[in-house]
Amino acid sequence: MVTEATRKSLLKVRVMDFITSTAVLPLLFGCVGVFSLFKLLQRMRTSAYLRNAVVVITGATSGLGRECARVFYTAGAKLVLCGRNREALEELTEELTASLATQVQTHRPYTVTFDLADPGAIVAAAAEILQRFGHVDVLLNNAGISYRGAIVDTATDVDKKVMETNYFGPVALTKALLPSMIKRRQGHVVVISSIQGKISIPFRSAYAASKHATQAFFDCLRAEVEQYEIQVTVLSPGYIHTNLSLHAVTADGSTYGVMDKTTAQGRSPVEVARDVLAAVGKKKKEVILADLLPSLAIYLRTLAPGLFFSLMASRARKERKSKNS
Ligand SMILES: NC(=O)C1=CN([C@@H]2O[C@H](COP(=O)(O)OP(=O)(O)OC[C@H]3O[C@@H](n4cnc5c(N)ncnc54)[C@H](OP(=O)(O)O)[C@@H]3O)[C@@H](O)[C@H]2O)C=CC1
Ligand SMILES: CCCCCCCCCCCCCCCC(=O)OCC(=O)COP(=O)(O)O
Repeated sequence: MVTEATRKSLLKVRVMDFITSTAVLPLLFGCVGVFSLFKLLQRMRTSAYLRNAVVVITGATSGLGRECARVFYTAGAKLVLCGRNREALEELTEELTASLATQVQTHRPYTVTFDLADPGAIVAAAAEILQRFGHVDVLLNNAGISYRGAIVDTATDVDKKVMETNYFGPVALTKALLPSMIKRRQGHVVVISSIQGKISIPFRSAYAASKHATQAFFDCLRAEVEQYEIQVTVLSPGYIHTNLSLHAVTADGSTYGVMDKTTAQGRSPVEVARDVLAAVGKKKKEVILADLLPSLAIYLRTLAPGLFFSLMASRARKERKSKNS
Protein backbone atom coordinates (compact mmCIF):
# COMPACT_ATOMS: atom_id res chain seq x y z
CA MET A 1 0.00 0.00 0.00
CA VAL A 2 1.32 3.45 -0.95
CA THR A 3 1.13 5.90 1.96
CA GLU A 4 0.56 9.67 1.67
CA ALA A 5 4.20 10.32 2.63
CA THR A 6 5.50 7.95 -0.06
CA ARG A 7 3.24 9.59 -2.64
CA LYS A 8 4.58 13.04 -1.68
CA SER A 9 8.22 11.96 -1.87
CA LEU A 10 7.57 10.23 -5.24
CA LEU A 11 6.06 13.45 -6.52
CA LYS A 12 9.10 15.42 -5.28
CA VAL A 13 11.44 13.01 -7.09
CA ARG A 14 9.41 13.34 -10.31
CA VAL A 15 9.46 17.13 -10.12
CA MET A 16 13.24 17.14 -9.51
CA ASP A 17 13.70 14.66 -12.41
CA PHE A 18 11.69 16.95 -14.67
CA ILE A 19 13.70 20.02 -13.65
CA THR A 20 17.10 18.37 -14.08
CA SER A 21 16.31 16.38 -17.25
CA THR A 22 14.77 19.26 -19.19
CA ALA A 23 15.62 22.83 -20.02
CA VAL A 24 13.82 24.12 -16.89
CA LEU A 25 17.00 24.49 -14.79
CA PRO A 26 19.03 26.48 -17.37
CA LEU A 27 15.92 28.56 -18.06
CA LEU A 28 15.52 29.27 -14.32
CA PHE A 29 19.18 30.29 -13.96
CA GLY A 30 18.87 32.37 -17.12
CA CYS A 31 15.87 34.28 -15.77
CA VAL A 32 17.55 34.93 -12.41
CA GLY A 33 20.69 36.08 -14.25
CA VAL A 34 18.80 38.43 -16.56
CA PHE A 35 16.82 39.84 -13.63
CA SER A 36 19.99 40.44 -11.56
CA LEU A 37 21.70 42.09 -14.52
CA PHE A 38 18.65 44.28 -15.10
CA LYS A 39 18.66 45.36 -11.41
CA LEU A 40 22.40 46.05 -11.53
CA LEU A 41 22.06 48.18 -14.67
CA GLN A 42 19.17 50.06 -13.06
CA ARG A 43 21.28 50.79 -9.95
CA MET A 44 24.18 51.93 -12.13
CA ARG A 45 21.88 54.23 -14.12
CA THR A 46 20.45 55.80 -10.92
CA SER A 47 23.92 56.23 -9.52
CA ALA A 48 25.23 57.91 -12.71
CA TYR A 49 22.14 60.13 -12.88
CA LEU A 50 22.56 61.47 -9.34
CA ARG A 51 26.33 61.57 -8.94
CA ASN A 52 27.39 65.27 -8.83
CA ALA A 53 23.81 66.32 -9.65
CA VAL A 54 22.55 69.53 -8.00
CA VAL A 55 19.58 68.36 -5.93
CA VAL A 56 17.41 70.89 -4.05
CA ILE A 57 15.38 69.38 -1.19
CA THR A 58 12.70 71.40 0.63
CA GLY A 59 11.64 70.42 4.14
CA ALA A 60 15.05 68.87 4.81
CA THR A 61 14.91 69.57 8.55
CA SER A 62 12.60 66.72 9.45
CA GLY A 63 10.96 63.42 8.52
CA LEU A 64 11.02 62.33 4.90
CA GLY A 65 13.05 65.34 3.71
CA ARG A 66 15.80 64.58 6.18
CA GLU A 67 15.98 60.94 5.07
CA CYS A 68 15.92 61.96 1.40
CA ALA A 69 18.87 64.25 2.16
CA ARG A 70 20.75 61.22 3.52
CA VAL A 71 20.12 58.94 0.51
CA PHE A 72 20.78 61.61 -2.12
CA TYR A 73 23.95 62.70 -0.26
CA THR A 74 25.19 59.11 -0.20
CA ALA A 75 24.45 58.84 -3.93
CA GLY A 76 26.94 61.68 -4.50
CA ALA A 77 24.52 64.55 -5.17
CA LYS A 78 25.40 68.20 -4.55
CA LEU A 79 22.66 68.97 -2.06
CA VAL A 80 20.87 72.23 -1.41
CA LEU A 81 19.03 71.71 1.87
CA CYS A 82 16.04 74.01 2.41
CA GLY A 83 13.92 74.70 5.47
CA ARG A 84 12.93 77.41 7.91
CA ASN A 85 15.18 76.31 10.74
CA ARG A 86 18.80 77.29 9.98
CA GLU A 87 20.21 75.44 13.01
CA ALA A 88 18.49 72.17 12.06
CA LEU A 89 19.84 72.47 8.50
CA GLU A 90 23.36 73.12 9.76
CA GLU A 91 23.13 70.23 12.19
CA LEU A 92 22.09 67.93 9.34
CA THR A 93 24.96 69.20 7.20
CA GLU A 94 27.45 68.37 9.95
CA GLU A 95 25.87 64.96 10.45
CA LEU A 96 26.06 64.13 6.75
CA THR A 97 29.62 65.30 6.25
CA ALA A 98 30.74 63.34 9.32
CA SER A 99 29.27 60.11 7.94
CA LEU A 100 31.81 57.68 6.52
CA ALA A 101 31.84 54.73 4.16
CA THR A 102 30.29 56.12 1.00
CA GLN A 103 31.11 54.43 -2.28
CA VAL A 104 31.08 57.64 -4.32
CA GLN A 105 32.57 61.09 -3.86
CA THR A 106 30.27 63.21 -1.67
CA HIS A 107 29.80 66.98 -1.51
CA ARG A 108 29.24 69.27 1.47
CA PRO A 109 25.58 70.36 1.33
CA TYR A 110 24.66 74.00 0.91
CA THR A 111 21.80 75.35 3.04
CA VAL A 112 19.15 77.92 2.17
CA THR A 113 16.67 79.14 4.79
CA PHE A 114 13.26 80.38 3.68
CA ASP A 115 9.55 80.05 4.35
CA LEU A 116 7.49 78.51 1.56
CA ALA A 117 4.58 80.75 2.58
CA ASP A 118 6.67 83.82 1.63
CA PRO A 119 6.70 84.32 -2.18
CA GLY A 120 9.46 86.98 -2.06
CA ALA A 121 11.74 84.69 -0.06
CA ILE A 122 11.17 81.87 -2.57
CA VAL A 123 12.29 84.01 -5.52
CA ALA A 124 15.35 85.16 -3.57
CA ALA A 125 16.20 81.57 -2.58
CA ALA A 126 15.96 80.35 -6.20
CA ALA A 127 18.22 83.21 -7.33
CA GLU A 128 20.75 82.35 -4.61
CA ILE A 129 20.77 78.67 -5.63
CA LEU A 130 21.23 79.49 -9.33
CA GLN A 131 23.97 82.00 -8.58
CA ARG A 132 25.83 79.45 -6.48
CA PHE A 133 25.45 76.36 -8.71
CA GLY A 134 24.48 77.74 -12.13
CA HIS A 135 21.68 75.20 -12.51
CA VAL A 136 19.47 72.69 -10.70
CA ASP A 137 19.26 69.06 -11.84
CA VAL A 138 16.60 67.83 -9.42
CA LEU A 139 14.11 69.90 -7.43
CA LEU A 140 12.51 67.77 -4.71
CA ASN A 141 9.41 69.58 -3.44
CA ASN A 142 8.96 67.71 -0.19
CA ALA A 143 8.08 70.27 2.51
CA GLY A 144 4.51 70.30 3.72
CA ILE A 145 2.14 70.58 6.65
CA SER A 146 -0.99 68.68 7.46
CA TYR A 147 -4.23 69.76 9.05
CA ARG A 148 -6.90 68.37 11.33
CA GLY A 149 -10.35 69.92 11.66
CA ALA A 150 -13.97 70.15 10.63
CA ILE A 151 -14.68 72.46 7.68
CA VAL A 152 -17.43 74.24 9.57
CA ASP A 153 -15.03 75.29 12.37
CA THR A 154 -12.01 76.14 10.23
CA ALA A 155 -10.85 79.71 9.71
CA THR A 156 -10.22 80.47 6.02
CA ASP A 157 -6.76 81.71 7.01
CA VAL A 158 -5.96 78.14 8.00
CA ASP A 159 -7.03 76.86 4.54
CA LYS A 160 -4.82 79.55 3.02
CA LYS A 161 -1.83 78.65 5.21
CA VAL A 162 -2.00 74.99 4.18
CA MET A 163 -2.44 75.90 0.50
CA GLU A 164 0.47 78.36 0.66
CA THR A 165 2.86 75.82 2.15
CA ASN A 166 1.77 72.71 0.25
CA TYR A 167 0.70 74.20 -3.08
CA PHE A 168 1.61 77.85 -3.83
CA GLY A 169 5.10 77.50 -2.28
CA PRO A 170 6.19 74.48 -4.38
CA VAL A 171 4.53 76.03 -7.45
CA ALA A 172 6.44 79.32 -6.97
CA LEU A 173 9.77 77.56 -6.35
CA THR A 174 9.27 75.35 -9.40
CA LYS A 175 8.40 78.37 -11.57
CA ALA A 176 11.46 80.25 -10.30
CA LEU A 177 13.78 77.39 -11.33
CA LEU A 178 11.96 76.27 -14.48
CA PRO A 179 13.33 78.86 -16.99
CA SER A 180 16.88 77.76 -16.22
CA MET A 181 15.90 74.09 -16.71
CA ILE A 182 14.17 74.92 -20.00
CA LYS A 183 17.24 76.84 -21.18
CA ARG A 184 19.44 73.80 -20.49
CA ARG A 185 16.79 71.40 -21.79
CA GLN A 186 17.48 69.37 -18.68
CA GLY A 187 15.98 69.04 -15.22
CA HIS A 188 13.77 66.95 -13.02
CA VAL A 189 10.92 68.25 -10.85
CA VAL A 190 9.83 65.86 -8.10
CA VAL A 191 6.94 66.40 -5.73
CA ILE A 192 5.85 64.57 -2.62
CA SER A 193 2.08 64.55 -2.77
CA SER A 194 0.04 62.02 -0.76
CA ILE A 195 -2.60 59.34 -1.11
CA GLN A 196 -4.78 62.31 -0.10
CA GLY A 197 -3.90 63.89 -3.44
CA LYS A 198 -6.00 61.09 -4.94
CA ILE A 199 -8.76 60.59 -2.37
CA SER A 200 -10.28 62.94 0.21
CA ILE A 201 -10.91 61.74 3.72
CA PRO A 202 -12.99 63.60 6.36
CA PHE A 203 -11.39 66.24 8.64
CA ARG A 204 -8.46 66.75 6.25
CA SER A 205 -10.13 69.22 3.83
CA ALA A 206 -7.32 71.80 3.53
CA TYR A 207 -4.61 69.13 3.33
CA ALA A 208 -6.40 66.91 0.82
CA ALA A 209 -7.31 69.97 -1.28
CA SER A 210 -3.67 71.15 -1.32
CA LYS A 211 -2.48 67.69 -2.39
CA HIS A 212 -5.17 67.33 -5.10
CA ALA A 213 -4.11 70.75 -6.43
CA THR A 214 -0.48 69.63 -6.34
CA GLN A 215 -1.29 66.50 -8.32
CA ALA A 216 -3.19 68.52 -10.94
CA PHE A 217 -0.54 71.22 -11.30
CA PHE A 218 2.39 68.85 -11.71
CA ASP A 219 0.44 66.62 -14.14
CA CYS A 220 -0.07 69.74 -16.30
CA LEU A 221 3.60 70.65 -15.91
CA ARG A 222 4.71 67.17 -17.02
CA ALA A 223 2.84 67.51 -20.28
CA GLU A 224 4.04 71.06 -20.91
CA VAL A 225 7.75 70.47 -20.31
CA GLU A 226 8.13 67.11 -22.02
CA GLN A 227 9.27 68.95 -25.17
CA TYR A 228 12.26 70.32 -23.18
CA GLU A 229 13.18 66.88 -21.89
CA ILE A 230 12.34 67.90 -18.32
CA GLN A 231 11.06 65.09 -16.10
CA VAL A 232 8.22 65.38 -13.59
CA THR A 233 7.70 62.76 -10.87
CA VAL A 234 4.71 62.83 -8.52
CA LEU A 235 4.99 60.51 -5.50
CA SER A 236 1.93 59.72 -3.40
CA PRO A 237 2.84 58.05 -0.11
CA GLY A 238 0.52 56.57 2.49
CA TYR A 239 1.25 57.09 6.19
CA ILE A 240 4.91 57.61 7.13
CA HIS A 241 6.31 57.68 10.67
CA THR A 242 7.41 61.34 10.79
CA ASN A 243 6.48 64.49 12.70
CA LEU A 244 3.70 65.37 10.23
CA SER A 245 0.80 64.98 12.69
CA LEU A 246 2.76 66.69 15.50
CA HIS A 247 3.31 69.73 13.23
CA ALA A 248 -0.24 69.72 11.78
CA VAL A 249 -2.35 72.84 12.03
CA THR A 250 -5.87 72.75 13.50
CA ALA A 251 -9.14 74.59 12.75
CA ASP A 252 -8.19 77.63 14.85
CA GLY A 253 -4.61 77.80 13.55
CA SER A 254 -2.96 76.23 16.61
CA THR A 255 -0.55 73.31 16.33
CA TYR A 256 -2.15 69.87 16.73
CA GLY A 257 0.87 68.48 18.58
CA VAL A 258 -0.23 64.84 18.72
CA MET A 259 1.58 61.84 17.28
CA ASP A 260 -1.38 60.07 15.68
CA LYS A 261 -1.55 56.28 15.76
CA THR A 262 -1.77 56.19 11.95
CA THR A 263 1.42 58.28 11.70
CA ALA A 264 3.25 56.29 14.35
CA GLN A 265 2.33 53.05 12.58
CA GLY A 266 3.33 54.43 9.18
CA ARG A 267 6.24 53.29 7.04
CA SER A 268 9.76 54.15 8.05
CA PRO A 269 10.88 57.41 6.37
CA VAL A 270 14.22 55.69 5.66
CA GLU A 271 12.48 53.13 3.45
CA VAL A 272 10.27 55.72 1.78
CA ALA A 273 13.35 57.88 1.03
CA ARG A 274 14.93 54.87 -0.71
CA ASP A 275 11.77 54.50 -2.80
CA VAL A 276 11.94 58.20 -3.67
CA LEU A 277 15.56 57.82 -4.79
CA ALA A 278 14.68 54.79 -6.93
CA ALA A 279 11.71 56.57 -8.52
CA VAL A 280 13.85 59.60 -9.35
CA GLY A 281 16.63 57.40 -10.74
CA LYS A 282 14.14 55.58 -12.96
CA LYS A 283 12.55 58.91 -13.98
CA LYS A 284 9.12 57.56 -13.02
CA LYS A 285 6.20 59.83 -13.84
CA GLU A 286 4.05 58.77 -10.91
CA VAL A 287 4.42 56.39 -7.98
CA ILE A 288 1.94 55.36 -5.28
CA LEU A 289 3.87 54.39 -2.16
CA ALA A 290 1.14 52.83 -0.05
CA ASP A 291 -0.33 49.58 1.24
CA LEU A 292 -3.10 47.68 -0.48
CA LEU A 293 -6.10 49.33 1.21
CA PRO A 294 -5.30 52.97 0.32
CA SER A 295 -4.33 51.85 -3.18
CA LEU A 296 -7.66 50.04 -3.55
CA ALA A 297 -9.46 53.10 -2.19
CA ILE A 298 -8.16 55.11 -5.17
CA TYR A 299 -9.76 52.62 -7.58
CA LEU A 300 -12.95 52.57 -5.53
CA ARG A 301 -13.18 56.39 -5.72
CA THR A 302 -13.01 56.16 -9.53
CA LEU A 303 -15.04 53.01 -10.21
CA ALA A 304 -17.69 53.17 -7.49
CA PRO A 305 -17.75 56.78 -6.19
CA GLY A 306 -21.12 56.30 -4.45
CA LEU A 307 -19.73 53.48 -2.33
CA PHE A 308 -16.56 55.43 -1.58
CA PHE A 309 -18.58 58.49 -0.44
CA SER A 310 -20.71 56.28 1.86
CA LEU A 311 -17.58 54.79 3.41
CA MET A 312 -16.14 58.27 4.00
CA ALA A 313 -19.43 59.52 5.53
CA SER A 314 -19.44 56.56 7.89
CA ARG A 315 -15.80 57.28 8.75
CA ALA A 316 -16.75 60.90 9.55
CA ARG A 317 -19.62 59.74 11.79
CA LYS A 318 -17.35 57.34 13.67
CA GLU A 319 -14.60 59.92 14.12
CA ARG A 320 -17.05 62.56 15.39
CA LYS A 321 -18.59 60.03 17.79
CA SER A 322 -15.20 58.99 19.21
CA LYS A 323 -14.25 62.66 19.69
CA ASN A 324 -17.47 63.44 21.53
CA SER A 325 -17.30 60.40 23.82
N1 LIG B 1 4.06 61.58 7.19
C1 LIG B 1 3.11 61.11 6.42
O1 LIG B 1 2.28 60.28 6.85
C2 LIG B 1 3.01 61.57 5.00
C3 LIG B 1 3.68 62.69 4.54
N2 LIG B 1 3.52 63.09 3.26
C4 LIG B 1 4.18 64.29 2.78
O2 LIG B 1 5.57 64.20 2.99
C5 LIG B 1 6.13 65.51 3.04
C6 LIG B 1 7.11 65.60 4.18
O3 LIG B 1 6.40 65.55 5.41
P1 LIG B 1 6.92 64.73 6.69
O4 LIG B 1 8.35 64.50 6.59
O5 LIG B 1 6.00 63.61 6.86
O6 LIG B 1 6.58 65.79 7.84
P2 LIG B 1 7.51 66.62 8.85
O7 LIG B 1 6.58 67.48 9.62
O8 LIG B 1 8.39 65.71 9.59
O9 LIG B 1 8.41 67.53 7.89
C7 LIG B 1 7.85 68.60 7.20
C8 LIG B 1 8.94 69.48 6.63
O10 LIG B 1 8.33 70.55 5.91
C9 LIG B 1 8.94 71.77 6.32
N3 LIG B 1 8.01 72.89 6.27
C10 LIG B 1 6.78 72.95 6.83
N4 LIG B 1 6.24 74.16 6.62
C11 LIG B 1 7.15 74.88 5.92
C12 LIG B 1 7.19 76.20 5.40
N5 LIG B 1 6.17 77.06 5.57
N6 LIG B 1 8.29 76.60 4.73
C13 LIG B 1 9.32 75.77 4.56
N7 LIG B 1 9.35 74.51 5.01
C14 LIG B 1 8.29 74.07 5.70
C15 LIG B 1 9.39 71.52 7.74
O11 LIG B 1 10.47 72.36 8.00
P3 LIG B 1 10.55 73.37 9.26
O12 LIG B 1 11.75 72.95 10.00
O13 LIG B 1 10.72 74.67 8.61
O14 LIG B 1 9.28 73.23 10.03
C16 LIG B 1 9.83 70.07 7.69
O15 LIG B 1 11.15 69.99 7.27
C17 LIG B 1 4.94 66.47 3.14
O16 LIG B 1 4.70 67.06 1.88
C18 LIG B 1 3.79 65.56 3.51
O17 LIG B 1 2.55 66.06 3.08
C19 LIG B 1 2.76 62.39 2.37
C20 LIG B 1 2.11 61.27 2.77
C21 LIG B 1 2.17 60.77 4.11
C1 LIG C 1 -12.34 47.26 -3.28
C2 LIG C 1 -12.24 47.44 -1.82
C3 LIG C 1 -11.72 48.82 -1.50
C4 LIG C 1 -11.80 49.10 -0.06
C5 LIG C 1 -11.48 50.52 0.21
C6 LIG C 1 -11.93 50.93 1.54
C7 LIG C 1 -11.68 52.36 1.83
C8 LIG C 1 -10.67 52.50 2.87
C9 LIG C 1 -10.28 53.92 3.08
C10 LIG C 1 -8.83 54.00 3.27
C11 LIG C 1 -8.44 55.40 3.56
C12 LIG C 1 -6.97 55.48 3.52
C13 LIG C 1 -6.51 56.86 3.88
C14 LIG C 1 -5.04 56.94 3.68
C15 LIG C 1 -4.58 58.31 3.99
C16 LIG C 1 -3.12 58.44 3.83
O1 LIG C 1 -2.39 57.51 3.63
O2 LIG C 1 -2.66 59.70 3.92
C17 LIG C 1 -1.27 59.93 3.85
C18 LIG C 1 -1.04 61.27 4.47
O3 LIG C 1 -0.76 62.23 3.78
C19 LIG C 1 -1.19 61.33 5.94
O4 LIG C 1 -1.46 62.63 6.37
P1 LIG C 1 -2.30 62.83 7.73
O5 LIG C 1 -2.07 64.25 8.11
O6 LIG C 1 -3.73 62.57 7.41
O7 LIG C 1 -1.75 61.89 8.76
